Amino acid sequence: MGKKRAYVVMNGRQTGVFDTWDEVEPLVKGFKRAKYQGYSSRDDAEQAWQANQAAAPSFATAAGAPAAPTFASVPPPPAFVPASAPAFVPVPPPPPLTPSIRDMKAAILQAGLGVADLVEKSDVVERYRQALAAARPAAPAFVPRGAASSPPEDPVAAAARAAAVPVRPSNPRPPPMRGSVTTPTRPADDGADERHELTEEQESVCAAAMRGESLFFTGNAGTGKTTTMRELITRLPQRGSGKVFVTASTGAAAVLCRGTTLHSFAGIGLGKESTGLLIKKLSKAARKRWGQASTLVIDEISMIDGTLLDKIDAVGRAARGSSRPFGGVQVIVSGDFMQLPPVKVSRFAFEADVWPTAFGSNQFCLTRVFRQRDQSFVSLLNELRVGRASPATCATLQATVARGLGAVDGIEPTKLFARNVQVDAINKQRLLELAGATTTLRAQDEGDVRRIEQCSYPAELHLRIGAQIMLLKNIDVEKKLINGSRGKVLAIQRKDGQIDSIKCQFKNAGEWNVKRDEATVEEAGKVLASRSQFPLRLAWALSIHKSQGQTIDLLDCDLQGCFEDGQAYTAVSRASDMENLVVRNFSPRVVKASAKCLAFDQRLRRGGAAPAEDEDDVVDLTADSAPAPAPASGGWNYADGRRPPPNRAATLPTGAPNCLAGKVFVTTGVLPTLDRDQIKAIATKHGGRCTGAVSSKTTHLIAGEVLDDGRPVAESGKYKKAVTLGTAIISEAEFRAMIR
Ligand SMILES: Nc1ncnc2c1ncn2[C@@H]1O[C@H](COP(=O)(O)OP(=O)(O)OP(=O)(O)O)[C@@H](O)[C@H]1O
Repeated sequence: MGKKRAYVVMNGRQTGVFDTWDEVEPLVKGFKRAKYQGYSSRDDAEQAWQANQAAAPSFATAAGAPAAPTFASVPPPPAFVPASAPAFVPVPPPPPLTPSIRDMKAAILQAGLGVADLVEKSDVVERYRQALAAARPAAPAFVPRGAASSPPEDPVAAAARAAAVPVRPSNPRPPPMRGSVTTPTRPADDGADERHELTEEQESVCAAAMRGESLFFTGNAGTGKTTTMRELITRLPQRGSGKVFVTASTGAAAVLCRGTTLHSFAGIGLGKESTGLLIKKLSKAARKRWGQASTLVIDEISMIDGTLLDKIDAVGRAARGSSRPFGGVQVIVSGDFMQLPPVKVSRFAFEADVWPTAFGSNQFCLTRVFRQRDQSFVSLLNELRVGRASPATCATLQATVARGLGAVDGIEPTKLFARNVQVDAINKQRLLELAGATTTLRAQDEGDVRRIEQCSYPAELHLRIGAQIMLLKNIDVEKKLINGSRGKVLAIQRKDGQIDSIKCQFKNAGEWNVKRDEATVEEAGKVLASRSQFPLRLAWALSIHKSQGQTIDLLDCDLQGCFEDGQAYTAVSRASDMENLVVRNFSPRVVKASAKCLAFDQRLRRGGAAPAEDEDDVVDLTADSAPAPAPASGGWNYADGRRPPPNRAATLPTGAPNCLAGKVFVTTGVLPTLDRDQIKAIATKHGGRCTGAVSSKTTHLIAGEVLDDGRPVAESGKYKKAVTLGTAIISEAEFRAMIR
């Protein structure tokens, strides 16, 4: 049997996807009817988990809590089918199913409901009926003519089958989408369509860009990176020295900055081939683009893989016949590595070979946070940013659940979830709660349709009057009708027997008739595929990935299942104030930060210098940070030349390579600055080990003062076992002291 690289725990003390058996063992060992499975890759495990989640979508309420049992009916058929769409006929309702209790149990387990729920037969039956009801809306109410005569599939099986199809990550590397090199705009809610007077530090970024320098600028969430980028893109053409190409990592991000994808600009397709082959296959059109480019802007650089960046550098050099980085094109990159990482990262962009030569001496940090005005909220976010949650932060965020957020102008708070299946389930459930018929609007795809799968326009859009929606394209920037604008459906309007437009009421932008739009996938100037669809999506809920870059005025986020570094930080930092924020399922466990990115971030903030022996690693860059001495040499630019003071929040100590040889650590409780991943990384780096459960082999238990839920650490099972076995119980400070 191959080595297991990831595990899914469907029933255990905690459920979800885990990377090591060490993590899984304490969750399932001794847990009655534990259910878990090992997989050879994290991707497989994620897919299995999502399939497991998808099988029971409607058991979560809008608030993410278990719903009261309801038997949702099959949604009524669409009142209208556009003539331009294929003709459809209704499917007769599925015949009543009479499964055995065993079948029902299997279906329920498959739906991830947990055996603990199966108390008695009647409960099993009710749960099965719920699973059935939940799955029914997922099955199309209409199928293409000709297919209608085939017997309908068991909806639960259909849901399971659908869930078994590999689920694409929510921020996959997309096919290139059509883009234009124009002033970017952002969703209406974030106020990014307003032009602001730039601060001194934002101006200093623009000034360097206008001098023709390549540069990287970063900053915490909400410090105005996109605002600055937008401004400098309007200014750059004034240099008049060539074309400015605006790109982003994904199709969605490209839409946000009204650019194109980096892949599309560079002419490298998906960029999977070797550098040599990419150069060989480079089209004439791509060579021409490279030749014309004076400036290449890359937004959300944190989502670009370092290996890909090196390939693009090599392609640029080859296309332009120059050995300078990117063939001598000025490259301006921006992003925050502490937010969501690329889907599959072999190296981060800052680890690319080209990074130090291209940007090493010209890196800027925006330090003033605009999105949140309340400094205590900014400080709380700074903790999450570095992967930390103090007991005070836990208490503050957990207390938000008691808060009820109401609708404003008829638009409800946006709910954020870690996974698409949760988002889809909520949107589907809320749609079905509205009275009236569902209208199904099918996309009209042409060309190589596989390539259009990543298009943000949905293949099928189900609407009812009153549905909460989000606009997926910029219609009128002046009127604030732009990508991300939220509103609700007022009417579905027909002309000559076809659906002509969807009349929507948008928040802050009034009523608008939204018409069909066409998205295309191009390569080398050739349209490979196109999708015609109304540029709308249901928007009671959004995924955290899709929320990146947005400001959300009324935010209700559920952090259950947050699995990625920076995910919790990205979610919570969308809010502009604490009063309009609800955070569900918060625990320090969901707060993760990549140790590599953290080290990079902190190194840069120190001006590239190694940490002083007595200096901690993490610095606090809030606006109210006290000025500190300027760095001796360049590398990190602050408008006023200061560098921030250290925040004694977290350090990753370094000692002799084998100073922890033979030591086996286990952690329990909330540690002051380090999390278990960091302890593990530190232990491994110094010849020791870190495991998930206390055993006779454990040499040290590193204990915080309290558990995630606030109970004293002495109540933890690990603590009690360590006491029984006589294992040394130490604090984080004592652990640090062992590393010399
Ligand atoms: N100079 C400024 N003056 C006033 N408001 C500003 C300024 N710069 C940015 N803002 C506002 O701050 C908010 C956040 O800006 P922006 O979205 O550009 O931040 P960001 O750093 O890109 O955030 P994220 O990393 O979360 O995407 C927006 O509402 C924007 O309008």
